Amino acid sequence: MIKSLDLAYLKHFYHFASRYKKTAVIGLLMMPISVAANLLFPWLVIQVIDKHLTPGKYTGLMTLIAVMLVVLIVNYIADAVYTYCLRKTGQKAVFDIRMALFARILKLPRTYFDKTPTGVTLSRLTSDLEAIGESFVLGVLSLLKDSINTLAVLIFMFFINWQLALLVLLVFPPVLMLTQYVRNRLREMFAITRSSLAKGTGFLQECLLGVKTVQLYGAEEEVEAKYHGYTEDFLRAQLKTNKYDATLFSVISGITTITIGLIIWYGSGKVLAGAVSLGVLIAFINTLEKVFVPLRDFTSQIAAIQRSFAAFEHIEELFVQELEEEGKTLLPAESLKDKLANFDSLEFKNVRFRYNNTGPYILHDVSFTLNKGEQLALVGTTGSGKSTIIRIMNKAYMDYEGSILLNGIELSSIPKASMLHLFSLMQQDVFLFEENIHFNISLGAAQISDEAVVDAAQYVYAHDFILGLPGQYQFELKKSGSNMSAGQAQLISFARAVAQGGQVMMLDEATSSVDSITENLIQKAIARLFAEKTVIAIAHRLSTIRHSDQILVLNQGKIVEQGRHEDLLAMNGVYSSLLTDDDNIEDDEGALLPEPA
Ligand SMILES: Nc1ncnc2c1ncn2[C@@H]1O[C@H](COP(=O)(O)OP(=O)(O)OP(=O)(O)O)[C@@H](O)[C@H]1O
Repeated sequence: MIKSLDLAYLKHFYHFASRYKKTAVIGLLMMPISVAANLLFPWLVIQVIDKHLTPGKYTGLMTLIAVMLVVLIVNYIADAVYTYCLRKTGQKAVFDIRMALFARILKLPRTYFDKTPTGVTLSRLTSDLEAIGESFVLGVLSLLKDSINTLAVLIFMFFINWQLALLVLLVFPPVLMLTQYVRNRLREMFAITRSSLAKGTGFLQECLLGVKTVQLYGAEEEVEAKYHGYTEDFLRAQLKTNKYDATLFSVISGITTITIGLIIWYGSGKVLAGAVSLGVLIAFINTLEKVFVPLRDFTSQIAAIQRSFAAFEHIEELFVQELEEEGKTLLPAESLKDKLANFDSLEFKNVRFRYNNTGPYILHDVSFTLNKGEQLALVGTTGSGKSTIIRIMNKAYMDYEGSILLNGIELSSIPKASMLHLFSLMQQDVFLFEENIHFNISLGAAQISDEAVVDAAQYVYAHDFILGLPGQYQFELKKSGSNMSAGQAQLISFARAVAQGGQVMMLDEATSSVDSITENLIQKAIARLFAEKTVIAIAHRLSTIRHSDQILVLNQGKIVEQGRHEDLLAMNGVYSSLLTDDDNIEDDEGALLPEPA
């Protein structure tokens, strides 16, 4: 039986396929033509054998044979149009599902990506959708056509000889019971194969991304053993699937052959007794193929459909994932347009935050204010919550406690799209796309002109090194920017943040060390930003933060000290201990803040 969940999947698929109703209807209209041709042919066989294959009765034989030829051709054409139109509908529907799914994935909250391995999401868009395209669309098409044809042929059989038709029907119950049993087993196996495949793909993706680390630490064998585990689960489930499939196939083939034997034995007796004409018996044997071949194929069609239901289940899981801003009470964007046209202030009031409902609090009662034109620096040991503050400000995570006011409006009630223009973020982890430098700075945004791209690069002192590259701004980056040095990558990421044109620059300074020339450029660019813009910066270098209007010192998610560089030094507390750990801080403007473990 089809489960109610399966029906829900079918409904969802229908929702996408119904956009191509016209093509589907043309395909479906071919069905009665194909069925009629399928029945007409054996009837013509009877006419030829019983009425024209007797010496002296040749008149009309050639006409009949010509009609048979036409019927055959019509049958093939109808079948071809049916398959083409319905496949096209299916393929277009799968294309739309793929796009809808991708658009949805792009809007999923960070928490989804935190807990879901990339490979799992990837396999939803690839192998699961492929299973729907291949198994479901083709499986359903064949099943639909074969069922209707089988039914029509059975009726036809009853019409020409009900005793022989009854004999054929005897075979149906055991075949159906067997099919039902195997169908359930197959479904379990397909669920296992799909989930082990997704896990394996997830692991594989991670390994390939981290292959350099694996090689560097000689961890190949451990990684291989782990992958072996995932692949073995997949293989085991596949082998079981094969076993059920093959058994079913051969049992049904056996039953079919026996039935054909029975029909020949019983039917020929009837022919000899004159109760059945020879034409009817030959047509019957000829038509039996049309019942038993689909009956045998039902099982593999059902197996294909089962496979696709396991894939539907996975895809449905993605469709029901809550989107980033779903279920949140947001103010209408129109009402915020004027209030958020320019940045005035950002105020944190006793903000508490944790990444998930059961995890520990990462921020505790964090309070501070950033006004237009000010520079705020966040310092603290690694893991103290600095990046978390920036992520919350960007609405990458939304469920904070306490209050965050942007221009006096509660951040949680502001739609993300209404505030994105105010902030530009330079991320700690530089991500470069496999595109040219121009794209990597503008990210393809239409409102960022070519001049703006060059201006941004000049602003962060990246222009000169870009001019030195072959093709300059058209220079193509390799995967993850592997043909850029760490410093160049940072400069591009910096230019990207400036090009976005936000009024508040958020700077999550990278800790990776770069050559001293690039380092100087980065520092000069940061100093320029500090002098000219509203900035909130996580900085690891003394020179970057010493002129900030306000420095927040974080320790385990709490602000333990707050003030200007000189005031904090005078306190002789955590801030100065962070600094005094580093030699010559007073003399060395570029000294690194220590990063205690
Ligand atoms: N997505 C996440 N899910 C759960 N915990 C997280 C997540 N991201 C960060 N954390 C935890 O939150 C804490 C603060 O992390 P955060 O990245 O804000 O630190 P940080 O001060 O910016 O550190 P660093 O200077 O090393 O970048 C850490 O204990 C970290 O393990």
